Amino acid sequence: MVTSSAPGKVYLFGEHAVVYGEPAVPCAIERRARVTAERRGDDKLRVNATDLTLDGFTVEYDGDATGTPDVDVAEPLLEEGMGYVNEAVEQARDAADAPDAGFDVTIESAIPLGAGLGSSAAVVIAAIDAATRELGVELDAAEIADRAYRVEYEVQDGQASRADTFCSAMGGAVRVEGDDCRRIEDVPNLPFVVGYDGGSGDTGALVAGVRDLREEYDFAADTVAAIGDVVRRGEQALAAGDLEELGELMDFNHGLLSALGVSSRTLDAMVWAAREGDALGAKLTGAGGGGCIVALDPDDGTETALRYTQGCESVFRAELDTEGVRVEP
Ligand SMILES: Nc1ncnc2c1ncn2[C@@H]1O[C@H](COP(=O)(O)OP(=O)(O)O)[C@@H](O)[C@H]1O
Ligand SMILES: C[C@@](O)(CCOP(=O)(O)O)CC(=O)O
Ligand SMILES: [Mg+2]
Repeated sequence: MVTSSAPGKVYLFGEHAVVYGEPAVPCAIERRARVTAERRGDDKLRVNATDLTLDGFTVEYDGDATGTPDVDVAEPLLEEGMGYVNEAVEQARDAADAPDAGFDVTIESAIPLGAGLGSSAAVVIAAIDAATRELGVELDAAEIADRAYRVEYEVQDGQASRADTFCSAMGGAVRVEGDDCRRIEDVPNLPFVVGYDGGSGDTGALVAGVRDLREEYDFAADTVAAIGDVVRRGEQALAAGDLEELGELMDFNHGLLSALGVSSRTLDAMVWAAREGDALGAKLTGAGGGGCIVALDPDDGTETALRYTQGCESVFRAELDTEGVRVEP
């Protein structure tokens, strides 16, 4: 039996535009998904997720056929949840050259689902690591990231960048531009505050919306390119440790994402509350539509402002997690 964990992330800059080859800078945060894989005597896959919803679910997979879930979870959510885990296990079988390996898989995650904090990537990364180790194979983090990207690409119908999966596998702040993925060293202390509206966005649909706008309007394509410019400028500010400028650029990045139609009333309300609470800057993180915003604030003004904001369900500080995927004792 092996348990591995991998962190979620916030986007300092660049979500959505990264899908079209612009650079992005996601940062791993100290909120993890833990996945335990235990080899079975047969070729079945049994998945036990304690917090896919508040109830969780258990599903037994018999080859390709889904078994009957023993709790009441919406079908699409279940299918999607199983899709990520099933594909992750397939990757582990492939890596270990053990096509018939069966597993009992248990998922415990502290990353809210579909909220822009990369829960899908963290679950897939931890699952690939745990299942391959259980089969006696140790992959390096870069290979786990690559295999996890293929899972996200598959499950999200060909709409995924390498950003989330690479960041979760490596930890720390990373830079992703197309297939070029690297860690950013010597990052200054980044005082992240996350506001969560309790909701979620449909990553696939939001990415498709941006794609349509980009095809329809040149200025939407220009907006995506402008996000790339913000990111390149942001990288300089990051290297210089200039938090004031980072904040200003986060604000700009949010405006551009908003123009692309991926913000929402509560995300905007939280962004504005953070700014009024003296955040250095604030933006939505991830696909948008609902879920989380990330603000930069070394003091407690943003946290206080968000606590009094209608629509904001929880607020927490998120420390940069310099560690990526790891085995748990
Ligand atoms: N704890 C979990 N157990 C099982 N599946 C999970 C869990 N957390 C996330 N997932 C899968 O990841 C999906 C959410 O991924 P996504 O829409 O990309 O949002 P995000 O990555 O921003 O959280 C869920 O619908 C589910 O399929
Ligand atoms: C919108 C996008 O750039 C990020 C999605 O992040 P999340 O799954 O919402 O955490 C899509 C991608 O990069 O695959
Ligand atoms: Mg995701």
